Amino acid sequence: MVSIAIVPPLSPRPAAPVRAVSGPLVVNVGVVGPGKVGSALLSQLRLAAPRLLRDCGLELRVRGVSDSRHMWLDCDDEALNGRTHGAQTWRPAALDAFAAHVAGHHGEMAVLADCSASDVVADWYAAWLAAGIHVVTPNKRAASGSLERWRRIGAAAQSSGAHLGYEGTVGAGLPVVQTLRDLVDTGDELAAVEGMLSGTLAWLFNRFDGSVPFSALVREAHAMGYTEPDPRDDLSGMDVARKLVILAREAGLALSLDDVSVASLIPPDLADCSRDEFMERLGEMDAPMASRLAEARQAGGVLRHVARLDGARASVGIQVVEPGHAFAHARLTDNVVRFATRRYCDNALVVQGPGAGPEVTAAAVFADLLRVAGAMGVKRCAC
Ligand SMILES: NC(=O)c1ccc[n+]([C@@H]2O[C@H](COP(=O)([O-])OP(=O)(O)OC[C@H]3O[C@@H](n4cnc5c(N)ncnc54)[C@H](O)[C@@H]3O)[C@@H](O)[C@H]2O)c1
Ligand SMILES: N[C@@H](CCO)C(=O)O
Repeated sequence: MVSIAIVPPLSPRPAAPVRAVSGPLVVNVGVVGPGKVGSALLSQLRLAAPRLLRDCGLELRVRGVSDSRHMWLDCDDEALNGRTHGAQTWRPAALDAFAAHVAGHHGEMAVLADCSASDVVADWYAAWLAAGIHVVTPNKRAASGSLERWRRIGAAAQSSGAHLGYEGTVGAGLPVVQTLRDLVDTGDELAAVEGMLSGTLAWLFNRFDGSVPFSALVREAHAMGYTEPDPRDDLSGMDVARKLVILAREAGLALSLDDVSVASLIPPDLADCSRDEFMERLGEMDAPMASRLAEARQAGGVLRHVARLDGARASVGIQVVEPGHAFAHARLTDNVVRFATRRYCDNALVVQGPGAGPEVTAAAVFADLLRVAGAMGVKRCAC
């Protein structure tokens, strides 16, 4: 086994300064969670690195990858991507040592990309940001978790000047968070949000016509990387509730998950078992879902999973929409997010497109990383 020097602990320091005029801007990157999104991100980083160095003077250096048990530090990508468990260079995971390793290059930027769905990782954001390490993530836990932790994270970023990017938390690669932020920052006011915020549920209800059992479709969505690590997060509506909380907070509302009325699709018997047991017993959802489909057809409509935020009232659940409704015409994993604001009052501003999948989500994380680099002085225009 290759020995790796023990890295010093994190200490508070300001985010790396804007680069000097000569030489590339070096960004040291650590990827936490080399699952579907994390692996896609590693591939995208590897592919884009030569062009970014050549055209933008940005040098991306992947310094390490950590899952919940192992971390790989400064080895080549084949080993880093987590698929090579026989790699010589792994050591037991420790996120403090991991962050210190990625950030341990004086005067250079460090960015941690959290591609887990873990609260344990989100608990580290405030310390990382306070230490001047930028964080980019599609993990919804921080932005939709306890308000106390969220405020601590914001204060840490404020104090050091480090950035937190979380565009991928809502709508995967779609510009949803940034669109809302731009509206609010330019003086608009959010009146309501209505939409389909789950790629998985959109895909399931687009496909569910009774010819294939609902459980088989859930397994397919899981295999394609659309679902959360535990598909119950999608089917319970909690993943969508998290997205609604993120949007509400972006608009200045101190909303929490407890404030969202969530109608779950999970039979009570399956709510608390292990994920593996749930996947084995998925067939128990088939009969209740077939009944819902029959009811929707009898009413002359189609099933869609809809989220609403109106003032501080937030709700998430399945509903029957008329065949002519815009939500009935969304395709595949399409998310639809309709922002009604003071400016967009006669006709809502709509963001629509694929809302799940490792590639598009990884691209949102990557774009957040590039925005951080842009804020630090990298030229990103095409002129
Ligand atoms: N898949 C999508 O379409 C999509 C879209 C938008 C957002 N997201 C978000 O992206 C994240 C990743 O999704 P995924 O589909 O890649 O899931 P995944 O299950 O494939 O990967 C999760 C990874 O996180 C790692 N992990 C778990 N706990 C950890 C810990 N404590 N420390 C370090 N690593 C840990 C796991 O080992 C795994 O490698 C989730 O937060 C999800 O909500 C996913
Ligand atoms: N599982 C989520 C991923 C995107 O957050 C969805 O299907 O929408």
